[in-house]
Amino acid sequence: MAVTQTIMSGDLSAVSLALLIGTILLLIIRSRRPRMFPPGPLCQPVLGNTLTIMRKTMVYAFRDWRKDYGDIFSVAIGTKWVIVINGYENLREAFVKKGDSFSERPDIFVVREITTRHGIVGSSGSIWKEQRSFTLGALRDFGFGKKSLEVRVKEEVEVFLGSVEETKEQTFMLTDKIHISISNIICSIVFGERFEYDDKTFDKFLQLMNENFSTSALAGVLNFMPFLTKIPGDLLSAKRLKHNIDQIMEFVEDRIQEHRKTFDEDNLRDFIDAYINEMNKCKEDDTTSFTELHFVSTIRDLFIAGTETTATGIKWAILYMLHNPGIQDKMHEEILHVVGLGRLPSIHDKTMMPYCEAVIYETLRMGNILPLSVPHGTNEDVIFKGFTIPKDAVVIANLDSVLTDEEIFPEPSRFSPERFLDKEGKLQGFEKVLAFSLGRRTCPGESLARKEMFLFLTSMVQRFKFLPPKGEPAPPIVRRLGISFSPAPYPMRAILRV
Ligand code: HEM
Repeated sequence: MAVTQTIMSGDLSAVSLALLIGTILLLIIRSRRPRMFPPGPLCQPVLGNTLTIMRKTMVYAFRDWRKDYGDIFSVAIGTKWVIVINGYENLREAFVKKGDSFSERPDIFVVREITTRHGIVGSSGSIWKEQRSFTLGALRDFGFGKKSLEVRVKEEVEVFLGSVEETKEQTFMLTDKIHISISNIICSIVFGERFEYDDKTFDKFLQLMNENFSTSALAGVLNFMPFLTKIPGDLLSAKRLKHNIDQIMEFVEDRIQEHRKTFDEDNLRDFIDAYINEMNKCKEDDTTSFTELHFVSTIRDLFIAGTETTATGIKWAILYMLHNPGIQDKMHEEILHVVGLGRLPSIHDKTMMPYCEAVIYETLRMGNILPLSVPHGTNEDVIFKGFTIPKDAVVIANLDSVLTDEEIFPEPSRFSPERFLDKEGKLQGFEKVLAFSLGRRTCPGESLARKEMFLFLTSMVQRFKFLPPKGEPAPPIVRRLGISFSPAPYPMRAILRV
C-alpha cells in the first residue's frame, strides 16, 4: 500500500510538474508576437505590458512606444493583443479608406458587459448601421440643423448665465452648473423636457453618469483582463459601473413608459416619440433591430457620449482663458463687433467670428478630450502597411498622436488660437483637429457639440470676464484621465462686464 502510494504521488507530482511546465511554455509562446504583427515592447506572460500602462497611463505609454516602435505598434494588455495606429495619414488610411474592415467594436469588457452590444456605441455590423442612421435622422428632425435646436440651446444658456450671475462675483466651481445645462439640452431633444437645476431625480441621474466617466479609467484595465471581475469585492469598480448603468437605463425606461401613454403618431414631439413610431412601423418585420433594449441603449448612449464630453470642452476653454486673459479680451472684442450687447450670439454669427471659432478649435485640440477615441475592431484579416492585422483584433485610433503632433501643430503644448488663422484672419488648418475621430464611426454628435460650445462660450464671454479667485494665480492645469481627459475641478470668479 505504502509503495503504491509513493508511486502514485510520484506520478502525480510528475503530472503536475509537466502541466506546470506546459502552462509556462504556453504562456511564454502566447506572449510572443504572431508573425507579420506590428512590433512593440517585450511582453510579460499573462500581464503583457499592463504594468507599464498602469504606471504611466495608457496615453503617455503610447507616446513613448511610438518613439521606439513607429506609427503602427502592438502591445499586450493582459493576454489581449492591441494594435495602436498613430499619425494623421495612417488614421485616414485605416478608418476612412479601409473603414469597411476597421469599424467594428471589439470583444472587450465594456462593450460586452456594459453596452451588451446594444445601442450605437457598442454595436457592430448591420445593427449598428441601422441604429446609427435612424438616430442621425431623428436627431436632425428634433435638433441638429434646425432652428429649434438653437432655441433650445439658447434657453439653456439663459438659465446658465443667470445661475453664474447669482454667484455675485464670488468664487465658484463651473463643473456642476455646466453639466446640468449640457445634459438638459440632450434631455430636451430626447425627452422633450428640461429639468430644473434642483431636481433630485435628475441630479442623481447626472451623478451616476459622472461617476461612470471617472471610474472608467480603472475599467480600462478590466477591458482586457476580465478575470479581474471575479476577485471578491469591487476593486476596479466593475460592479459599480454596471449598477450605475442599470439605474441610468431605469431612468430612461420610466421616461419611455410616460411617453407611451400620450403617444400620438401625428404629433411626434421628440426622439422618444420618433423611436416608438419606428418600432410600430417595424412591428411585423423581425429582421430589424428596433427592439426595446436597443431603444433604451441608444438613449443611454446619447446621454453618456453627449454630456460629459461637451461639458468638458467648455471647462477646458474657460481654464485656458484663465491662463491667457488676452484671449478673452480678443473674443469679447469680436463679439462686440459682430453681435453687440443687445442680444445673445447666434449660430448665423459663427462665420463672422473666426477668432472665437479658432479658440474652440484650439480648445478641442489641447483639451484632447478622448485621446484614444473608443476602441475599434476588425471584421476580417487586413494587410495594413505591410503588417497582418487579424480578424477580431482590438485597434486603437490614437487621436492624441495627431492632436499633439508638432509637425502639424508647432509648439503643441502652447495654447494658440492664432495657429488656426491666416494673415487676413480667416480660419485655416483645422481639418486635422481630429477630436471627434474620423471615418464610419466618427462622432454623430459633432455638429451639436460644436454649436453648444460656440453658443455657450460666446454668450459667457459676452456677459462676464472670468478670473481666478481673488489674489490667486490661475488654477493649475491638472489633467484627469477617466474615459475622457478632463481638467480637475477648479475655482473661478465671473465678473459682470455689462
Ligand atoms: C466635445 C464633445 C464631443 C467629443 C470630443 C466627442 C468625441 C467622440 C469620439 C472621439 C467618438 C469615438 C468615435 C470612434 O469610435 O471612432 C465619439 C463617438 C460617439 N459620440 Fe461623440 N463626442 C462629443 C460629443 C457628442 C455629443 C454631443 C453626442 C450626442 C448627441 C455624441 C454622441 C456620440 C455617439 C453616439 C458616439 C458613438 C458613435 C458610433 O459608435 O458609431 N458625442 N464621440
